Amino acid sequence: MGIDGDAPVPPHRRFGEEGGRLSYGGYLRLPALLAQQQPESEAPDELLFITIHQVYELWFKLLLHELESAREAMFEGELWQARHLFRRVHAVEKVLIEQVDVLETMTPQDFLEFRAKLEPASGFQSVQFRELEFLSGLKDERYLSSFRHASDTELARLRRRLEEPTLWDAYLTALSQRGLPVSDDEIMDSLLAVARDRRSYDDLWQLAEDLLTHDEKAAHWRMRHVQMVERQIGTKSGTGGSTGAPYLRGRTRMHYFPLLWELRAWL
Ligand code: HEM
Ligand SMILES: N[C@@H](CC(=O)c1ccccc1NC=O)C(=O)O
Repeated sequence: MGIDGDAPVPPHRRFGEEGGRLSYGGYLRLPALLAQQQPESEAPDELLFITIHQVYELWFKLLLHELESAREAMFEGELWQARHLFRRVHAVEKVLIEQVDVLETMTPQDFLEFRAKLEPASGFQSVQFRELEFLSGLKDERYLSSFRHASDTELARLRRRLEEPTLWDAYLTALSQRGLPVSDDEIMDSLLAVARDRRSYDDLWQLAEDLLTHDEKAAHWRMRHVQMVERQIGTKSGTGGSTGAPYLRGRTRMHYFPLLWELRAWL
């Protein structure tokens, strides 16, 4: 019988199971996905800790995918497509920031029940996080040494990100396709020309604003993260071997696109 009590629906017409090939859990690989939460302790909050990090990594994967496409669109001069993708990127980044609230429901006492088991693991070792930074323009090859634990495939991915063009490189290409010079000496004048003549360059201006929002949201996440860290471990050093909050505070001053911030002073 169909769910509404009518005549049974032929198997090949059942929504979501056309031809009987797909099911919800099969399509989404849920048995494999839901088998990946394996706490190292009996502490009740470790499931939350693992879940939240796994969710972050899934979103990081999507962000890398969308940002690669946005970079491609900028290289091809399809600025409307890049802007469309940045809207999605920003929406995901908003979720990443707000998700900190969920982990902050854990008390420091409850975290301490399993923290020692985590050492020397740390978010410091997130390959995808560092890939996002490299792709966005914050390339720092010194971080490669913190990935000694990483697989050859992961290391190759990071090295590739260090070599390949950044979002900023793609934006510069979009500027030069419109006849604007992009050498180190001329770039600020070109950015100012875009800002001052929106009738001619509004698409380039809006795209620069999208890049700036991406930068701002990343900085916002770093702020939320370090506040959460101070709340959880105070002045203790990190499981990854850094000074902890002081190291992370230093990172909150980083910018992906420093010239877009500097531009404000010249307007
Ligand atoms: C109880 C919650 C958390 C604490 C106490 C914490 C603590 C820390 C500390 C101390 C560091 C510095 C590296 C070290 O020495 O360990 C760090 C780095 C990092 N954490 Fe967390 N973290 C927490 C949650 C998270 C979450 C949910 C994520 C999401 C993926 C995350 C991602 C990162 C990343 C990407 C870094 C490297 C940052 C950089 O190098 O700029 N952390 N964390
Ligand atoms: N670095 C954290 C531990 C931690 O938060 C963590 C440990 C393993 C995997 C991911 C983590 N998340 C962020 O650093 C600490 O020092 O307490």
